[in-house]
Amino acid sequence: MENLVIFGAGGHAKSIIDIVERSGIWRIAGLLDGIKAAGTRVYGYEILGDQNYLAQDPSITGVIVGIGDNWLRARAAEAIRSVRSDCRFVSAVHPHASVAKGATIGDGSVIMAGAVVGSDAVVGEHCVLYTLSSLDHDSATENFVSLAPHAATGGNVRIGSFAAISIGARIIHSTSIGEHTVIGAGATVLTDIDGYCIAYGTPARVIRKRTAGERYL
Ligand SMILES: CC(=O)SCCNC(=O)CCNC(=O)[C@H](O)C(C)(C)COP(=O)(O)OP(=O)(O)OC[C@H]1O[C@@H](n2cnc3c(N)ncnc32)[C@H](O)[C@@H]1OP(=O)(O)O
Repeated sequence: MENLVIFGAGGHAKSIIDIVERSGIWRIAGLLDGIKAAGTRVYGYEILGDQNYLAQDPSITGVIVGIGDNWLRARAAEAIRSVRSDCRFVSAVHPHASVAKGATIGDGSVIMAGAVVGSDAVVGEHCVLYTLSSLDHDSATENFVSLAPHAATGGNVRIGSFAAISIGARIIHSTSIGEHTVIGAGATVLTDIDGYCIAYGTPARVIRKRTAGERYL
């Protein structure tokens, strides 16, 4: 079994530890974190240091970024890549997720328990499909997208990079969500939503613009 590390040591990283352990494909060598001190343990796994630790341990061949915020996840992936360009970003799919025929999951993406990826759907790189979320047939996300718990799309939906579909939001079939847009909790999206917006409500309306990297969690 090859060694991987998870970057992050919070709640999202704990969920990823659970998925990697259940999948039995990779051995978790430890965690990396830029904030919590080296030596701290989470579920018995030691924080080995920050991303610079990778330079001194060639036995680690895989990384998953365990940070929930889409923008911060991208910054961490960039920092890791600058230290070890040969390290592989690994995807993790919970054994109780469902990935249909023809669907693809990008490197570094995490698919949690009960999540459904429909037929011929495309999940980009470093995305997160949280518990019981669903990306239905022929839909596609770009990179660094998240579907929070119970978020769901109809078929043929397009979701731009860094967009966050919040908890319980619904997006009807054949619509598009622009890059860096946040669809608020419980929203029902019936029309295309532009990039760089916060939209919520039923039906969802654009409430205001947002900038790349603005906190939403
Ligand atoms: C495993 C996990 O934890 S995954 C993460 C799960 N978490 C989520 O999905 C969080 C999603 N976050 C949201 O939906 C947030 O409400 C956001 C990002 C949309 C907030 O957007 P903001 O513009 O910053 O809203 P803000 O908090 O300032 O609230 C402004 C007003 O909008 C209302 N509002 C905020 N979000 C919503 C919403 N989703 N639906 C309806 N009204 C809302 C607020 O109640 C507030 O109303 P008020 O002015 O009458 O008091």
